Parts: sequence; C-alpha cells; structure tokens
Amino acid sequence: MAAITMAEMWTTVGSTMASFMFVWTIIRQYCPYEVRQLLEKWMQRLMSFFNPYIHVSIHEFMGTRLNRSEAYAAVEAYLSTNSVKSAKRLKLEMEKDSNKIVLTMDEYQKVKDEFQGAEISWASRTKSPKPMGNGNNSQPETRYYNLTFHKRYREMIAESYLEHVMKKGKEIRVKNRQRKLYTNGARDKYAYPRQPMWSDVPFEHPARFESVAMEAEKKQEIIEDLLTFSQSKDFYARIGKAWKRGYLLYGPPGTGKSTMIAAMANLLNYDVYDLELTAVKDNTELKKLLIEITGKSIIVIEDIDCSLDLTGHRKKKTEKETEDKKEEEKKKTDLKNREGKEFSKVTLSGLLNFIDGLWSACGGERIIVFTTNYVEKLDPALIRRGRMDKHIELSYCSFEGFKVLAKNYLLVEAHPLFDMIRRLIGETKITPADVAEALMRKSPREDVEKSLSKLIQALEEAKKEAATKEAEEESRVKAAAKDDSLLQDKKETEEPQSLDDGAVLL
Ligand SMILES: Nc1ncnc2c1ncn2[C@@H]1O[C@H](COP(=O)(O)OP(=O)(O)OP(=O)(O)O)[C@@H](O)[C@H]1O
Ligand SMILES: [Mg+2]
Repeated sequence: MAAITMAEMWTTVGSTMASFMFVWTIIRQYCPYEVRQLLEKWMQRLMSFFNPYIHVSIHEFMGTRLNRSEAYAAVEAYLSTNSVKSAKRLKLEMEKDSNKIVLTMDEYQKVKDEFQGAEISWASRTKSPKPMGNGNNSQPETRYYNLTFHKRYREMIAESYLEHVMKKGKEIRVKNRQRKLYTNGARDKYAYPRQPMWSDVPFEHPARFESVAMEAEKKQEIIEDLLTFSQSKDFYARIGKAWKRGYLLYGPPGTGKSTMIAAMANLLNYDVYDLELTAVKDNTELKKLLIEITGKSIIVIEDIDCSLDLTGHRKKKTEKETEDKKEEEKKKTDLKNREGKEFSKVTLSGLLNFIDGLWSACGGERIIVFTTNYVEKLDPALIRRGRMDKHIELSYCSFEGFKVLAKNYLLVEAHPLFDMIRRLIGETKITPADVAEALMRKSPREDVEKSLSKLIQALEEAKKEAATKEAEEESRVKAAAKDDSLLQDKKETEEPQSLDDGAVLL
C-alpha cells in the first residue's frame, strides 16, 4: 500500500516537474523580454528561499564593452587548469598581448574546486542582451562565470577564496603574457592623434643567466638578489620603502651589460622600458614617461655617462656658475643648429627625482638599471647606495667565464686545449664579446678544435697588442719625463739670472 503511494507520489512529482519545465520553456521562448525578466526574478527569489547555496556572478564586461573585466580574466586563467582536467567541452583562446594559448571551459560547462575543505562549483554561462525595439539583437551575448557554494562558507569565500582566485589568476596571466620592449625614442611628438609616450615591440631576447659568462658565485648572488626583490612586496611595505631597486652595471664595452639586462628581464618575467634620455624634452616629460610605466618592469638607461651632460651639474652650480652656463648655452645652440633638433633639458635633479622622488613610487615592482663604460665619470649623487643599490662590475673574460661560453657555443666542458687557454686568459685582457666571436662557428663543418684554436690565436694577438701598447706607453712616459727634466734644468739655469737682474735693479 505504502509502496504504491510512494510510486504515485513520485509520478505526481515527476509529471508536475515536467509540466512546469514545459511551461517554463514556452515562457522563455515566447514571452516578451520584460515579462521573462520579471518571471526569472520571481523564480530566483522563490528558489533562493529553499536553496542553501549562494551564487556569485563575474561578468566579462562591466558597463560598456570597452574594457574586459580584470576579475573575469583572472577567473578564466585560474579555472584553466581545472577546466583542462574536468570539463568535457573546452574552448581555446589566445588573448591579446599573450603568447600562450589558454584552454577554458566552454559555455554551460561546470568545474569543481576545493578550498579549505569547502566544495566550490564554477559554471560558465551566457546572457542574452535586451532586444532592440524591432526585436533584433544588436549586441552579442555576454559571458559570465557563476560561482556556487554552500551558505555556511560565505565568510571564508568572501574573505579568502576570492582573493586566492584573483591572486593565482593574475599570476597565471602575467606568466602567459607577451612581454614587451618599450622605447620613448621612436615617438613622433607632433603626430595627430597623439601617439602614446612609449612605443613597444614584443620582447624576445633569448639571454639567460645560464648563458652569461661570469664567475658562478657572483652570478648566483645577482640571481638571488633579483628573486628576493621580486618576492619582497610585504617587506618593502613594512619598512615603508617604495618597491624598487637600482642596479648599476659598469665595465668595458662587450662585457655583457646589455646581455645581463635581458637575462634579468627573462628571469623575473618583466617588461623592459629602454629610456632614451636625449629624446626627453624636459623634466616634466620625464615625469610623464614615468607615470606610464607599469609594474613588473625594468627601466634601462644605457650609457648614462653619454646620455646627457649630467656628470658635474651640481658642482658647476656652486662654482663658476655663470661662466659654465654661458658655455652650455653655446654648446646647446651649436648642437641644435647642427642637428635641427630640440635639445633635451633634463637635469640631474630631474633624473634623481625620476629615480626616487615621490612619483617614482607609483606602480611598484620596478628595477632601474644604468649602464656605463666609465663609472668614474658619474656624479656620486646619481649612483649612491639607496639610489643604485647594487653596483655590478662586468669585466674582462675569466677562465670560468670562458668555460660558460665554451659550453654554450661548442657544447664542450673539457678539452686538451683548455690548459693553454687558461694560461693565456690569465695573461691578457679579452672581452667575453671577443671570446664569443672567436668561438662562433663560421660553418657547420667547423669542429671544436678549430674554434678553440681560433680563440688561442685571438688571445695571442690580444697579448701582443697589449705588449706593444705597453711599450709605447712606457716610451711616452719616458719621453715626457725627459722633457720635464729638461724644463726643470732650464728653469734652474734661468732663476739665478733673474735674481741677478733683481740685484742690479736694487
Ligand atoms: N658576459 C657575457 N656572457 C655572454 N655573452 C656575452 C657576455 N658579454 C658579451 N657577450 C656577447 O657579446 C655581445 C655583446 O655584449 P653586450 O652587448 O651585452 O655588451 P655590453 O657590455 O652591453 O657592451 P656596450 O658597453 O658596448 O654596450 C653579446 O651579444 C653577447 O653575445
Ligand atoms: Mg650595451
């Protein structure tokens, strides 16, 4: 009797549900948009009365369709791993400014997630736009994610889970994005409409720290310094310092300064802003450029000693100011006339403000790198610790550096010719660029021995050249000393004569 009643009851429930679904489908299909919206609202209210689950929707566009919501993009990236594992229908996308494909769940798919013991469900949905007066849809459907969880996790989701999703999603997006190399040099200032302050190209330099020739210990120290910096957001906030760090790379040409900057950018996954100081009109323009630099970036000023006449401005001001000013003005007009260009009015104080003035703190997570061949020419204020926190000397190639290059270029870690190279490298100065050039294969048939012999030849030539230069320098010094002593002799013979003259006069 009871079983029959149960069966009857289920049949009634089933048929009621079926009729309800049928009516609901008819309503959705044939009712005007406004009535449908109203019914959906009531339905939702009715359901939420009995339903213990909470829903959060994250829409792709907020307000206008111009800007894609950051939150939606972060959720999409966050769900990509889970989607690949469990969704049955996936869609493949390649975002603007990204160099990687992203697989996300397709519309009406669901994936599960777990966080601090709570089961969370994500679904991908679309929403039809409000039709126009003539019944046509002028706008495409909008997409959104629907997050569902039990109401007992409400606080945990609001306080921790959503923050976790955004953080992880943003990290994935940063990893996947196409990094850029920006420059301020290629801008036409008079173009209409106005061009952005920075123009960019994809950053594709292949340099890695593994391929930089330098002592392993020094290299490791730099890597650790960079990684510590990139993970120290909280530390910088705690000590009340802007999250940025300055590096001064100095050394002779061809010792790997630019290569190291590329390796730094690749290690940290940062963009590179190559600042051409001579193309900056004045300190105000410098500030505008600074404001447009995003976080996770390396700002590079190459050959800072030749960029502008920044070397001794501070000293000049106090000393013979007017004289220098006149000379400077003359130089500027000469250059302007010669090149037909505007001369940059960026000053040392403008640059110092750029590095660590109040404006420099906006954006965060920035590294500023100066390179120079002549560190001694720079104003001490520009490179003092705190401004340029780490000074790195890149010097001539050591045997250890050569071994890195040999491993990269020739895929060898030991060879009978290494002993000779070790001796020669210890006796002469050769840049890593010259070593790299000697090790470069000129044809696919060139073997290791031939490349190493070429290097030995280059080293011997460099040694000979250095010896000749040294001999020339020695003879020049000797000649100068001889001239000095002749002059001294002459003076000594002339001095008593003048005394005699004096005596006569008296
Ligand atoms: N330390 C190094 N490790 C690996 N390769 C190097 C190193 N130094 C130089 N090279 C090689 O030499 C070339 C020139 O190096 P790079 O442009 O980095 O020198 P630089 O110090 O920036 O010179 P400059 O002062 O003239 O700008 C690079 O393309 C690279 O192949
Ligand atoms: Mg360089």
